[in-house]
Amino acid sequence: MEEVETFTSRIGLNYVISNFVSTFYTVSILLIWISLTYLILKKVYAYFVPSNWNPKGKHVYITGGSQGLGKSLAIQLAKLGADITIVARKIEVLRLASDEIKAARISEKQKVNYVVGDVSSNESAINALKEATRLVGRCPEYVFTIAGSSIPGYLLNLDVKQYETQMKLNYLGTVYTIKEASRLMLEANVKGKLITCSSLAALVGFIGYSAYSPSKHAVRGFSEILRQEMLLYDIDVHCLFPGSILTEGFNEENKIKPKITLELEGTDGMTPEAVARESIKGLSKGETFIVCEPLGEIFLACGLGFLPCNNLFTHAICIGLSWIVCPALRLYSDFKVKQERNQNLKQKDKLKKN
Ligand SMILES: NC(=O)C1=CN([C@@H]2O[C@H](COP(=O)(O)OP(=O)(O)OC[C@H]3O[C@@H](n4cnc5c(N)ncnc54)[C@H](OP(=O)(O)O)[C@@H]3O)[C@@H](O)[C@H]2O)C=CC1
Ligand SMILES: CCCCCCCCCCCCCCCC(=O)[C@@H](N)CO
Repeated sequence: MEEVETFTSRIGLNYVISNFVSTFYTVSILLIWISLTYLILKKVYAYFVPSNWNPKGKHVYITGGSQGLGKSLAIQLAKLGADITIVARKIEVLRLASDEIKAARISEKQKVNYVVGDVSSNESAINALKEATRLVGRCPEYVFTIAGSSIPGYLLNLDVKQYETQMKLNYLGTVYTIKEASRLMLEANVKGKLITCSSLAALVGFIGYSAYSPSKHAVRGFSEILRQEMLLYDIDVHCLFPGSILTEGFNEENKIKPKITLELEGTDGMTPEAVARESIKGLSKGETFIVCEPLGEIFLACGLGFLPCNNLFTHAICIGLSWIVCPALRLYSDFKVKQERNQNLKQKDKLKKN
């Protein structure tokens, strides 16, 4: 009797195992088949519907174009044949940058101009766009809002004014320019592009960025909604998410960065030229949210909400990787913070004893 029972339960187990194996194979083959079909359809689509990215002859307007990422974008877009207008506050730096941009042109006919303006003021942002339109003779067709800055520090050490400054430049500065630029585009019936600049620090938050990250989160949220609203007028919206970029701005923020923030982020990063190149690549592929490095792909994969992903394969792989990478980074950064806390406690104890 016992033997019969083990025999039947074994058959039952075998049945379950073989059923599981065949279901696994069926699902895998189905997934491979769906992926291949997707890839082929994507290629066919790209063949018949060419990308509408062609900066040649376009009026490209770049806030923060006098140095760092903004300047690199300006130079690379000038190499692609665009007319360029850059905006910033310091006239001397603008002048030097515009010489560099002029040198990168492929034709003498390309117009390169600079406008002095503070984009964190609505009035100044509107005037800068008006001036750019006057100088080139038509409104900008591709608008990049790159001007931004970062004030790292702990909540208890930062002044509330610094929270306001960050929001005013990084977020409101973006809104002022984008609002006026899209109004001008509509008026002139231009089907242009709006490109905003967020940061990887808007996809993951870590110690020391409580003033900066939220302002870049706001840019992300704004761009996400803008993408859908601008479908009404055939204007494309893109948002850049760079990691650390080796720029003047980065050097400045590193001087005041808390020790752990500095340690977690590191002092290394991509060159502005490389970030500009990757951004232009993303734009030419029509990506909505653009990241420039593998770690960015992982952070973006789990932060997309219902936005379209750039590549189904990379997305799937990165979602998988994020299960390991994200908790590991959180545990590691929490560990670093707790280590610092314990050190601070020890120091306090020592002081008390003395
Ligand atoms: N560097 C990094 O690690 C990262 C940077 N980013 C973002 O990328 C963008 C570019 O950064 P980066 O190249 O490092 O910046 P930089 O500080 O090197 O350059 C900033 C540019 O913006 C201009 N600018 C600053 N404030 C204003 C203002 N109020 N009105 C008009 N122009 C202004 C500056 O000129 P001027 O001072 O003369 O006005 C300059 O041209 C920023 O939005 C930044 O937040 C994102 C991720 C990482
Ligand atoms: C909970 C997870 C913690 C993990 C910490 C380590 C992750 C390293 C990736 C750092 C990416 C941030 C780059 C953005 C920098 C930036 O925008 C400023 N430099 C502004 O100029």
